[in-house]
Amino acid sequence: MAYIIGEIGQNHNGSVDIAKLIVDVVTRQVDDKLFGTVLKGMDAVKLTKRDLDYELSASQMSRPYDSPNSFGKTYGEHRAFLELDDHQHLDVYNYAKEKGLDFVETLCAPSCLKMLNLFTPDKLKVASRDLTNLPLIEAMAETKIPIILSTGMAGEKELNDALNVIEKHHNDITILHCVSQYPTEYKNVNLKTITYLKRMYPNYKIGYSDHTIGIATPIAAVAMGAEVIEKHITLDRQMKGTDQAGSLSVDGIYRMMRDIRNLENSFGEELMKIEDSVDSARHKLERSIASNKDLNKGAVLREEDIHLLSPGDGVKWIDKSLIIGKKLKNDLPKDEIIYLNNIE
Ligand SMILES: CC(=O)N[C@H](C=O)[C@@H](O)[C@H](O)[C@H](O)COP(=O)(O)O
Ligand SMILES: C=C(OP(=O)(O)O)C(=O)O
Repeated sequence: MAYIIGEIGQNHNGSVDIAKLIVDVVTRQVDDKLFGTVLKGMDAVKLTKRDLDYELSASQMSRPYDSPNSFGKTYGEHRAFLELDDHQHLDVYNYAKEKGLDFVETLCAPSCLKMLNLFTPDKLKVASRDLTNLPLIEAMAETKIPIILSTGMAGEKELNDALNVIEKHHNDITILHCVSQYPTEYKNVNLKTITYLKRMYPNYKIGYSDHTIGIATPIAAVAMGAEVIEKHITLDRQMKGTDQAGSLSVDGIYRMMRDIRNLENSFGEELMKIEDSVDSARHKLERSIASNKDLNKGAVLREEDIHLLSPGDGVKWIDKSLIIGKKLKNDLPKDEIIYLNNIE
């Protein structure tokens, strides 16, 4: 089954309580209402840790940020408002663990690694923007914690440079195809990169970090073999915040998880087989050899005497030699199935 990461990112709006409420939403049971089964929900939640001293140029930090989604007068103030401290990350980590979820952490600076003295995330994430940040990647790889890389702004050269750094320390690597356009237009998604990455990097797990609005592309990505999916999640799409409107809330998470898990259940095997589940349809609908006229006891059956009718529990056309040339044991009216026990 694909490993599905619910990306809280900055949708907590600076509040641990909101982050925990998002965790609650992620852990809601996914019932398939049609078949009454309980499906496996999301596997993990993810937070992002930044070090604002290592974040932006001084002029970017002090530039006015007057968007409706801004939480500060300057971009620096906005970023500071959205930053949870190490102990708050620990708090959300503990809460997610209590709820049975894995916890993934994007680290945006080498200094953020000091948080790992408090807890050990199940996986570390290198955001697309940091795929070329080789010192950060090296520091993350040295921890030996499994690494997920996103490729949203990079080509193969950048990806290979990053992989070379991690491979010096370990090989537990997942590569996520990603397009860093927020939200991503469908014509730019290029899901076929997933199959390309699977062919080019057979030793690594390949997944998809989705920034479209909606659930079609992550579901299709699983159909194309993505083993990890990351998708932004929110408490409420109407909330203030740059990523809220494009994230999934309760209903979207339910529909995406239901469809992904049902899709996975329907993959089956690379062969052609007749499932037991079609027995009743075969019995009712398939065709068997039947009389096409009233036939008398003792009649020797000819091809002109038969045709095909349902149900399908009699003799198939391919086996007509079992019937043709044989004598009827009893009278048989028109349009009745000729079973083997009707012939001598
Ligand atoms: C590359 C990266 O970090 N991307 C993140 C994850 O996808 C996004 O959440 C951005 O942080 C967000 O869209 C920024 O919005 P604003 O600048 O309004 O806070
Ligand atoms: C920005 C992030 O991810 P991606 O590059 O996959 O969008 C992140 O993990 O913080």
